[in-house]
Amino acid sequence: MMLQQIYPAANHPYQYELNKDLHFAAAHFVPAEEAGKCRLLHGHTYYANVTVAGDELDAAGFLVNFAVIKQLIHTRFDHSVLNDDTESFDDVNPDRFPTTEVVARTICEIVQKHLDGTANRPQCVQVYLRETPTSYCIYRPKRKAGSHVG
Ligand SMILES: Nc1nc2c(c(=O)[nH]1)N=C([C@H](O)[C@H](O)COP(=O)(O)OP(=O)(O)OP(=O)(O)O)CN2
Ligand SMILES: [Zn+2]
Repeated sequence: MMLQQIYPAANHPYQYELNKDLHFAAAHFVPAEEAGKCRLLHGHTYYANVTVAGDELDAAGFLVNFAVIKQLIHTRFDHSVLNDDTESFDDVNPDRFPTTEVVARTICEIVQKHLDGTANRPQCVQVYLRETPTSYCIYRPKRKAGSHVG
C-alpha cells in the first residue's frame, strides 16, 4: 500500500492533471568517486509520483490510464539492477549514471514516449522520485518550442 502524500505542484497550463504513485525495488551503484559508499552496489525501494497533464481526454475519458503508467515503469525497473539497463543508463557518462536525478528524468522520458503515441497526447510534467526516507528528486521537463509543457 502506498503512503498517501501531497507532492509539490507542477506548474502547467492544462485543465486536467493526474498523479500516479508507484514503487519498485531496484539495486544500483553510482560509479563516481564523489558518491562515496554509493559507489558500491546497494538497493532501494523507490517511490515515484508521476504527474501527467493535458486538455484532451481519450475514448475512455482518461488523460492516460493509471495502470499504464505503473506498467511502463514497474515492469521495466522492479527487481532490476539499474546499471544493467543499458538502454537508459551507463557507467561512463554522468548524465546516464543511475542517480536519483537521472532515474527521475528517465521515468519522465519513458512515460512521455508512450504519451506521444496517443491520440490526446498529454504531457508528463513532473516526476517526484524518493530514493531513501531522507532523499528525493523532482524532475520537470523544460517546455519544448511549440508545446505547452512547463
Ligand atoms: N544528488 C545525489 N546525491 C546522492 C545520490 C543521488 O542519486 N543523487 N545517491 C546517493 C546514494 O545512492 C544513496 O542511495 C542515497 O544517499 P543518502 O541520502 O546520503 O543516504 P543515507 O541513507 O546515507 O542518508 P541519511 O542522511 O543518513 O539519511 C548519495 N548521494
Ligand atoms: Zn542508492
